[in-house]
Amino acid sequence: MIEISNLTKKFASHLSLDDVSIAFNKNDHVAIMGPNGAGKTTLIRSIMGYYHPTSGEVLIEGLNPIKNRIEILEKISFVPQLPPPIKLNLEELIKYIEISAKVEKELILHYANEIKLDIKNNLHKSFFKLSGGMKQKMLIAISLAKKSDILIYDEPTANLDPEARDDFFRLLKQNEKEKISLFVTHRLDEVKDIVNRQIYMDLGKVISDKKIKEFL
Ligand SMILES: Nc1ncnc2c1ncn2[C@@H]1O[C@H](COP(=O)(O)OP(=O)(O)OP(=O)(O)O)[C@@H](O)[C@H]1O
Repeated sequence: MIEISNLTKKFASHLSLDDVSIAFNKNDHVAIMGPNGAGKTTLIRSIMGYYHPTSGEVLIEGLNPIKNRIEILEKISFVPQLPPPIKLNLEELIKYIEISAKVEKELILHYANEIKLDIKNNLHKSFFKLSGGMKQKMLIAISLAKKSDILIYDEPTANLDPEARDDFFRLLKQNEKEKISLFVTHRLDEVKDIVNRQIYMDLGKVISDKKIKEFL
């Protein structure tokens, strides 16, 4: 469970999160929406312990994500909007993930295959030289293989072609049970088949929070 209580985050005098209280439970699959600058990314980053709150707190299974950073990051799979500039080639990257996050190589290859990313022919290519869509596919394959309790995707389908988007949603649906998934998105229609709750933020506040269908 993710419990956010009276969370306020200020950057200098700018209020990015304004007294936000919200909880996410197992089997909540949530579209987080709202205009540019609404505070969506700040909320996600606060959950992952990137920011010290100005006031209020975040607890994940009772743990503070700043004090228990390593434990919390083990529980979370996160795919950012802009893939990081990783210089490792795919073979090295898979090995690194296998050792550092204890993710099974075979599972990464399985999900990459399911999302039609040709790893074999790109094993010696640097991650940062892949196309935008290929990078996103690789990060999605790792996020699914990690078998985390919490999945966070920031505009995950922005670079995917329609077939890859369908593959991603099919794999997520198979993978969602007993988990929390959060999707930062500007297009509800893109995620409507995989979410059951929609929150809308503006000016650092949660403006609306509604269940949009029964649990999947
Ligand atoms: N590290 C930072 N330093 C200073 N200001 C920041 C920082 N991160 C976010 N902000 C400010 O906080 C506000 C909320 O930003 P945030 O990135 O959370 O919005 P968002 O809802 O994710 O927007 P978008 O849809 O454009 O991604 C913005 O005004 C932004 O400029």
